[in-house]
Amino acid sequence: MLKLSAISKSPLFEALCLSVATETASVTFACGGKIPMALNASGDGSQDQTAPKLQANPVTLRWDAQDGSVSGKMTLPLTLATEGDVEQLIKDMQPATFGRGGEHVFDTSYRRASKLDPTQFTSSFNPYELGIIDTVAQALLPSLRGGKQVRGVRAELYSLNIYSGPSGKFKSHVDTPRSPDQFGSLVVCLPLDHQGGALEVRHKEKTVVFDWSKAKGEKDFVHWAAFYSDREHEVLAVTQGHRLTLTYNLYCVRGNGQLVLPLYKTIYDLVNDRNLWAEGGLIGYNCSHVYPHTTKTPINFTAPDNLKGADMLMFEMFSSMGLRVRFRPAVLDPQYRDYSMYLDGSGDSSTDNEDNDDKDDSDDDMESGAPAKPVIGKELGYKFELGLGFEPLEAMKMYDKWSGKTVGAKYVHFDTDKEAPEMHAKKPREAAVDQNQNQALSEYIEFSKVHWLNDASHMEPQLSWIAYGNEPSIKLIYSSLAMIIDVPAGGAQRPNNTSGDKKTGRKRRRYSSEDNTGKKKGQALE
Ligand SMILES: O=C(O)CCC(=O)C(=O)O
Ligand SMILES: [Fe+2]
Repeated sequence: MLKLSAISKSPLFEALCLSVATETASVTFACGGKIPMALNASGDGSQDQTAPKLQANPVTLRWDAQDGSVSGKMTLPLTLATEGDVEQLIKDMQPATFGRGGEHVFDTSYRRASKLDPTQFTSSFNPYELGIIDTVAQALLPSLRGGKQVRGVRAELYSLNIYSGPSGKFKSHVDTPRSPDQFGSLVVCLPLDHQGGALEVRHKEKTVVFDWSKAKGEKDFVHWAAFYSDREHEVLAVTQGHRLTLTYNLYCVRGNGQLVLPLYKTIYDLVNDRNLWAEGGLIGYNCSHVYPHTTKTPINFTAPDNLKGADMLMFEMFSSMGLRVRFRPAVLDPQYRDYSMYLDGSGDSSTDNEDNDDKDDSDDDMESGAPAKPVIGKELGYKFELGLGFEPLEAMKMYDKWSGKTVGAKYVHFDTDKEAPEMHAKKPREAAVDQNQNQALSEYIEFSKVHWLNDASHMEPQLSWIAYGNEPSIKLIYSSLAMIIDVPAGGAQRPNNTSGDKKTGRKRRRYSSEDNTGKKKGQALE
């Protein structure tokens, strides 16, 4: 290992220091956008055909009077006939306070605004529908695919506010977090004309300004801004009109909120059970949707990006617990049995023993016509199409090679599946002697050692050949797309489990089609 000083003096290290100093200071701390209203500029209710697809519908507000009775309703943007509704709304609102020294303070020199609490109004506006929350999540809470947790955002409506001209404002402040998970604030400005009232958000030397005052003749928009709530921010004076906003508290949630699913809890409890996984093991899940996982085409299966529904959910849940997920084709019925009659030896299928351990599962089996066993292939995107004259024995050898159990003619034996990568890691020099063999070791997953969660529901053709009989017929063997989840010894939450397995040097990758291929995110699995 290099000495500490040598590392810190290396050009690469210095380059990184420079990047940290410059780039991390300018990363996003606030983001925003505007979404056109579905009404056209004249406000006559007809759809604007030239407008971009993402449009906001008119926003309807309903609210209570101060005595709690239902008071008013208004739809934005306003028309000439409804302009007066704003005055009624303001009458029904309370003066907005702010927190100072742990108390709610009313001081118009600091904050001049009106408010309603969420219990006092409803609005038809939904920031999720318009993709605002997704954008906020990407900009303010980025999650790396290889990271341990995928994070999501939950937005909770906090207040309806009006800042009115000529002096509505909110001086520089930071927002009080409601809980440790709160990381940000979202302000949505509804389409109501005003001048001034820019929101300024500051981080170090940088200020981001969101000015939503409307230029003459400009279309109506819903504007929004989100920022880390511990960044200093300020609403400058509104000089004219009314600045009407919805504010939301933004909370960070794990796995896009899937934490609340009962399924998540069950999986969590299972993979964190130390006793159950004292020695580690494998969980198998057969995907419930159809994918072209056996085909090499321009639309290659690009797991995990194109997983559907429950499959993505399962992938995200296991991954969010830091577990490695591998995608493999599983052939449930390899049909060795069909060949037994052609082979030397008994060919007696009564020797079928589901508990066969690996020791029995060698060349002898093949030659004695031992019964078929399900196989897990080591590669996706690979289809066998074999012609006439295909030898049964070849099929068996092919399966063994395809699963990684053999390399060429050579069989690889070991007691447990999980032993394989460890052997590879513990003995790098020996591994290098026969790299092919070790490659096979790390790729081979014995079907019977996997704890399967479900049966296969969808299969794709994996192997086809022309069989001899009275007449030649096409035989087809199908495979299911399986996720194989590695649970390390001691369960998912084992200490030292977050960045890699120190003992074996195994990196904890979140997904792969094969081990040790170094493939990157989004790359087609072949
Ligand atoms: O209305 C805005 O732009 C910001 C409001 C604000 O800072 C708050 O309500 O805490
Ligand atoms: Fe604020």
